[in-house]
Amino acid sequence: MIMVGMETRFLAIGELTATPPVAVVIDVMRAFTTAAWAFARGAERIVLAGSLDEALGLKDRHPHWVALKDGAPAPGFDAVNSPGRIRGTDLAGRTVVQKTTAGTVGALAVRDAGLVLCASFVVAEATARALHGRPEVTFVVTGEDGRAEEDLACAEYIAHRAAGDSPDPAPYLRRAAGSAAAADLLQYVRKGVHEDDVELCLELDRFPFAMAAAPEDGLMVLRPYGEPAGSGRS
Ligand SMILES: O=C(O)[C@H](CS(=O)(=O)O)OP(=O)(O)O
Ligand SMILES: [Mg+2]
Repeated sequence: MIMVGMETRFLAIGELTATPPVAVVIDVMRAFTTAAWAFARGAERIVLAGSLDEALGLKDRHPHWVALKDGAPAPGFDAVNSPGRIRGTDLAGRTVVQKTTAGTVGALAVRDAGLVLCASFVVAEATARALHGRPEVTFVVTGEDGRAEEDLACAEYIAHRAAGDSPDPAPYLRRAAGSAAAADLLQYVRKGVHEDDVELCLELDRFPFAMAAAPEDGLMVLRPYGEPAGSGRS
């Protein structure tokens, strides 16, 4: 898709063949909604782990870090990939380790890109703002081999906002609300679910910051990015 002054691609993780200059990794339900809530609750940084063993190894070496995975609560992990559950957790100053099925895998797949933003609806506007003026943006649609309707809808909405359009967000949010992921969460097919998860994943621009991941000391580390001064996160 070519928008005014911006070439955009929408790719599944498996379709990535080259390292893009700018990547926006989308996971609405639930990795990057959960991550945004972790920052809102005070987390300093989120280490994106490549495997459950890596996450557990990091936790072992850093017992004060908070290890989080998707699915049901599991031995060795402190938290699950649920915005509704993370919302009630004080993470002030903490390092979180996150490992999920789709979102964290997508971010690690573009770890060498010049800029890696991780996004969902709750940080849509801040993400679009961070993309202004970028000539080429690759959206990594992490869910369901690139076909997850909630991730596609969010990617397309952010792409329009980044290009300077002002689309009505309602149809995009409706698509996400009607997605298979939303149905699975509402019916507790997925594990580690809080009853408010879907609603929290559909809150447009809940937070003023974007989130950028970059390599640090051999780890892929996610941090708030481009937050307006003095906006406060907790
Ligand atoms: O926690 C989630 O909702 C999913 C888990 S799964 O795809 O349903 O197994 O992980 P995410 O990486 O946040 O899409
Ligand atoms: Mg997902």
